[in-house]
Amino acid sequence: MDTPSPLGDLAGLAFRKMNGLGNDFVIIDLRAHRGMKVTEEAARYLGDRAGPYGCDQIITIEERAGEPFMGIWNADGSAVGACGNATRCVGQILMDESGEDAVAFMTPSGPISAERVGTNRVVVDMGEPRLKWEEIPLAEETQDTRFVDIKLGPIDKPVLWGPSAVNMGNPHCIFFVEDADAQALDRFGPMIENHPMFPERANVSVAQVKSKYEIRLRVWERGAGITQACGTAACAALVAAHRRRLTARKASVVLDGGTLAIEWRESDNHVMMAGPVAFEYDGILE
Ligand SMILES: N[C@H](CCC[C@H](N)C(=O)O)C(=O)O
Repeated sequence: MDTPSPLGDLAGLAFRKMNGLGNDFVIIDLRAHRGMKVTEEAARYLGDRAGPYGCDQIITIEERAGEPFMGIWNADGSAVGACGNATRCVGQILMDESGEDAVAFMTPSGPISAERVGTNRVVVDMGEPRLKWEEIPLAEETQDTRFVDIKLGPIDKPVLWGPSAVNMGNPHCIFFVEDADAQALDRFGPMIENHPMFPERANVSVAQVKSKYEIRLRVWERGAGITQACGTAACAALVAAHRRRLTARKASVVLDGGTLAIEWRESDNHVMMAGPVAFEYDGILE
């Protein structure tokens, strides 16, 4: 008897592979397939780079209450609240469909609006940062989330400590360092991702402030590991850097895969993120 496909009822559906600065996604449009679900098993299978697909996140476009809704799963199968680079890709898909240059849709962490700002370039309003310890969330009451006291054993203590914490619809822990490229992020990234201080785990970044208008950033993503880019981490790093008076409210964030333009708008406290989107290919899930 054939073993059932890990894709379950997703088998046979069309998908689109896209990326934002190399942070890549399998995007499945479920609007005509109501009731179909991405299981943890299906997400892990689609995220597995040793398998036929491979991506950092699995994204769905669904319809909820008559509005487009974007679902997000990490390659480890965990469902999460926000994904900046994928939000630009979904925005582009919806704007190409409507022929409009702006679109709004819902995500697990709240409403998002996107606008075309050039060929294959989209700006997204990522909403307001959440900065209280219980919004990150942190396991202990922390008066000032600009400096989080992460308790590590002496042997495990990485070179860095006293990180900032910001939630952009997902939890981020940002270490400010002299040289972002000199950090053993692959070693301490998973330690911090899974540290008891973060009851919902965390995305872990090392940020090097090059000037008031530029941050070099590398990211160990919760549930995905080191990625080429992470849009929500870029937003979180800019917010954290400005809170520490290290940068202006608007800066370029230079990731391994390229640069995002981030602005933490003073007028409405929203964080804007502008960057490219890239189409890779269309396929059928088998
Ligand atoms: N790559 C995504 C972040 C995915 C977040 C996910 N790793 C999480 O667990 O929050 C981005 O561009 O924002």
